[in-house]
Formats: sequence, C-alpha cells, structure tokens
Amino acid sequence: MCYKQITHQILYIMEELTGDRRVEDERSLIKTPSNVQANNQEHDSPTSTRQKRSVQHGSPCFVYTLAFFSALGGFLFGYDTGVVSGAMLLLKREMNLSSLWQELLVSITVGAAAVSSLAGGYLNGLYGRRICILLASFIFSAGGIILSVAPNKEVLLCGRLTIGLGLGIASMTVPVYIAEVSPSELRGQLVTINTLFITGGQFIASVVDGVFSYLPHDGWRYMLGLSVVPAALQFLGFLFLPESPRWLLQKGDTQNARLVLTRIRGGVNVDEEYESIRSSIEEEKIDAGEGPVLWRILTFAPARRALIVGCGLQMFQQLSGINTVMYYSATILQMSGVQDDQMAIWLAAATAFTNFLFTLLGVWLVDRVGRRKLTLGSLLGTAASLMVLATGFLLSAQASPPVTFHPNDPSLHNSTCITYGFCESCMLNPDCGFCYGKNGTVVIETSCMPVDAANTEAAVAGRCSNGTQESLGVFWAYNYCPTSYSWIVLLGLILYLAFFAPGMGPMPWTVNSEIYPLWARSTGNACSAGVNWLCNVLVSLTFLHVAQSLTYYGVFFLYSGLALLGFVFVLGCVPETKGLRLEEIEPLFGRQLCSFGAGSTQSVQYTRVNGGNYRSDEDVTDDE
Ligand SMILES: O[C@H]1[C@H](O)[C@@H](O)[C@H](O)[C@@H](O)[C@H]1O
Repeated sequence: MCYKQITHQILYIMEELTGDRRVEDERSLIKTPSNVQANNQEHDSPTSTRQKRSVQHGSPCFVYTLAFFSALGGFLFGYDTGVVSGAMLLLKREMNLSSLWQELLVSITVGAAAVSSLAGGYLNGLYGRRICILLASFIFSAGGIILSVAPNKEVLLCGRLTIGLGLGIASMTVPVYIAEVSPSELRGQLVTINTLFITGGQFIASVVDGVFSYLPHDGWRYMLGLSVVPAALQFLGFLFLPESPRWLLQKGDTQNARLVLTRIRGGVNVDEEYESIRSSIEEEKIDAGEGPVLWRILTFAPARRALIVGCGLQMFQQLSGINTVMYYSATILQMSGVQDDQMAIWLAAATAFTNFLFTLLGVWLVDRVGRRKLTLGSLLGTAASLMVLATGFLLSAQASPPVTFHPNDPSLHNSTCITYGFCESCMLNPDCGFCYGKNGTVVIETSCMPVDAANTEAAVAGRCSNGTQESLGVFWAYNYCPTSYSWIVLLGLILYLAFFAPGMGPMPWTVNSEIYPLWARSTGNACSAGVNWLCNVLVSLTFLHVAQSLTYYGVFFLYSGLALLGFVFVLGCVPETKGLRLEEIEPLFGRQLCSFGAGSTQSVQYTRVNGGNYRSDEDVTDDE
C-alpha cells in the first residue's frame, strides 16, 4: 500500500517538474461535483464520524513522509540543544573559555530561539509553513557550517546564535504544519512524532558527544557541525513537499488547496474535509475582527482562552524541570556512585535514550487515551517522582560527611571553600569540590577545596590536584557528595523520565498545534513556543543559584510543587481534542475558561454548518 503511494508520489513530483500534472489535476477538479454526490451517498450509512474519516483518508503513507521530513526540525531542536554539553567539555579546554563564555554559548541559542519563535509567527502567517521550514533548515545548515569552521569563540557565538534563530522558527512551525496536513484520527500521533524526534535528537547528540569525546582536539567541530546533515536533508525534502492546504485556503488559493489536500489524502475524495475547512475559514472571517492578530486573539474570548491554555502548558512543561534533570543527569548519576567521567557521559546518553523510549510510549498512547488523560497522568507521576528525587537528595544531605581535614596551605587562606563544615554546602558552591579518602566503605579525611577552573576534575592544590586516584586512595567529588542514598536519586530520575516523557514532554506541543482557530494559529503557536523557550532559559540559568539557596532537595521539592500546580491547571482548563477536526476544536473554548473540570469532561464533537456549531455525532438539528 505504502510502496504504491511512494511510487505515486515520485511520479507526481516528476510530472509536476515536467508540467504534465496540472492538466490532469485540473481535469479531476472539473469532475468534482459528481464525485461529491457519489461520495455522500456512499457514506450515508450511520457509521461513526471517526470511522467514516479513516475510510475516507485511505493509506496515510504520504502524510507519514511529510511528518518525517517536518520532524527533522524536531530532531535538530533536540540535537542542537543536546550536543552542546559534550562539545563544551572539549571547547572550554581548547579555547580556554571562562564560565561566563560557557554560559553565553549555551544560553544564546535558547534566547535567540525565544525571540525568533515570535518572529516565526509573523513569517508563518505571511509566507506559509513550507517557506518557514525551508528557511529554518537553511539557517540550521548555515549555523552548522559556521560552528564547524569557527576559528575563535566570537565566531562560535555567532554560530550558536544562528542555530537559535532556526530553532525558534522550526519549533513553532513544524507542529502546526504536521497538524494541518494530518487526518484527525492520526494527528495526535503524528505531531507527537515531532517530540519523539526532539528526544531522538538529544539521544543521538549524546552518542555523538560520547564518540567524539575521545578526539580531544577538534572533536567539538564534528559534534557541532554534524547537524548540517539532517538540516540539508530537510531542505532538499521540502523543495518537493507541498504547502499546508489550510494555509493555502486561508490565502484564497482554493485550487491549489484542493489539489494538495487530494494529494496528501492519497487521491481519495476530499470534498467533505475541504468544505469543512472552507466554511470554517468563512466563519472565522466574521469572528476574527480587525487589527493585529495578537490584539484580535486577546480580545476574542475563545482564542484568548486557547492562548492561556497553550502558554500555560508550555510554561508548566519547563517548570517541571525537564531540562535541569537532563542537563544535570551526569551529576545525578555521579552521585549514585559513577565516578568515571567517560562513564558519566555514556550514562547521560542512557538517560537521553530513556527519555526517547518513553516518548515513544506517548506516540502510542496519545490517540488511544487522549491528550488530557495522558497529560494529567504524566503530571501526577512527574510530581511524585520529583518527590522521590528530592527525598534522595534530602537523605544524602542529612548524611552529608563533615569536613574533618584542614590542609595548611597558605594559598587557600582566602578561599571560601575552607569555611564549609559539611560536604553538602561545599558541593553547592560551584567553585569548590570535596576531597576525601576511604577506609573500606567509610569516608575519611575529608576536605573542601577550590576547584581548578580550567579542569573541574581536579582541585587547585593538595591531595586532589590530580583528581581521583583510586590507587592512592584519594577521591575528588565535584558537584556531588559520597552518599549511600544515591539509589533513591537514581530511582527518582528513572521514574521522572518514565512519567514526563510520554505526556508532559510532547503534549504541550501537540495541544498547541490544534487549539487555535486558523487565523490565530501561527501567532498562538509563536507565543506559546516563545514562553517555552523563555521558561527553558529561566529554569536552566537559575538552577544553580536556586540550588545554592534552597539546596538540591529544596529545588526538586519546588519543581514537584510546580508540577502539581500544573496538574490542577490541566484538570481545570485543558479540554480533550482527541479525534476532532481542527475546525471542531474552537467551540471547546466557547465556555468560560477553566470550567472543564466542573462540567462533563467527555469530548463533544462539533461541526460548523453555515455559521452554527453542531455536535457532529448527533442530528444536525440539535444545536449547542
Ligand atoms: O518537549 C521537549 C522534550 O521534552 C525535551 O526533552 C526537552 O528538552 C524540551 O525542552 C521539550 O520542549
């Protein structure tokens, strides 16, 4: 089936390139009215709307191809945000980077993504989804090339900024494009595939980091430059892939909209779907009012409510701490007893793989259990596992070894490190590390020492100036304390990923791609993606400072509380959109915001029929 469609598509592209296709498509357009009748008669039997739709849509093979090429944007999102931690280990030595420069190189990408996702909304509305994806993949390729040839840190910064600009546009366009080309019964799964690609990108990045970490000179060039491959593939693919039919229709290009819709539905009759999109656009012209889109969203209640839901979901995704858990997974793993640095890199890859694996579970669940239940279950589990994680840190802090050995080195007299009485406070200061010996399993002769700024694997002076030397019975712990409760922390980490990845990871992107009316979709997604990036930069930049005042367990209890708040928000405010056509979702925001918990949570299907909203599974005379 799929094979036939691919052959059909290749022929289609060839015919389009030679110009033969238009004539044939135009002929099929002329035949349309009789097809409508025949089709309507065929589907008059009282089967459910959803069943009718899947019969109508035939094989979704071409839609999978579209989703694959679009989701390469997600892959680049994951790859470019994930690869930098491994690259930084090599870069900081080779380019002698201060911690300010390291922070700049990491956060400029996320900051640029926040700004460009907002600009992406404008570009999407004006030039369409396809041009924006082409633009993003072009920017990604340019950024990858700049990074791989960068002679100094200033050029590196330019490259990271360029990548961020691509990221912002891709992160808001790809889910919208996939949602707009997908048949409703597959939409959740296909948009969630984008997040699967994000986590896949993060996993591949950690493997690439692992492989090239054995190449201390120039290894970072390969790490950062390899992103050109998927970017170029996406660019080439999108030269041949079509624009979203919904965007075309909105721009008044009715002929091409119908052609594209027919093409992506595998040639089956699309009259019903086409009509539903068209009439909803007509309706929206009346609803939408005048003025800039953001203003219209804010002043039109259903769109405003959708925006609050969309931005709230993205905010709670980041406030649940996913990126600190991912970023500090190496530290968390070190706390659980892994002391070898190479080993920690590979275990961080295992963490990224776990995130990927459980996102796959989300792809499977989303159209089965629905977005709402999946998100609620995920948030509850996330909050609980954050508590396990926090408890592990709390017990470790309580059992934190005291400092018993004070080296008499005059060069240390001005250091704050020597003022700490326990390992816990010592490791929370990024300038210090814990140096200790062992008698069997008992930790002895402990001291808090300043860390070597150029190489955090060793102290500036004393027994640990060469790092851990097991043969001499000397151990250096940077960022963690030796503890026997670390298995609880490890358990918390695994549980966290298992609960977060199938629900809270992908659902904010999926739900955002579907809840806005077409006229508000680009801007709505731009704003919510901007909120995601802003909260991302906020959480990851403040983590260490918050940990210093609240300690690790305090931070994770805080994230857990925020995840519970997110649960209440989703319970009250997020409606179920599973199985509905994009055009049927707007009426769900017709009632007062956050009343979903109070009323029935069952999903009601609406169809717009000449200006009114009707439940589609009932007699059309039953109005709202
Ligand atoms: O949905 C994704 C995913 O969960 C990633 O693992 C995370 O790094 C991103 O910030 C998030 O937006």
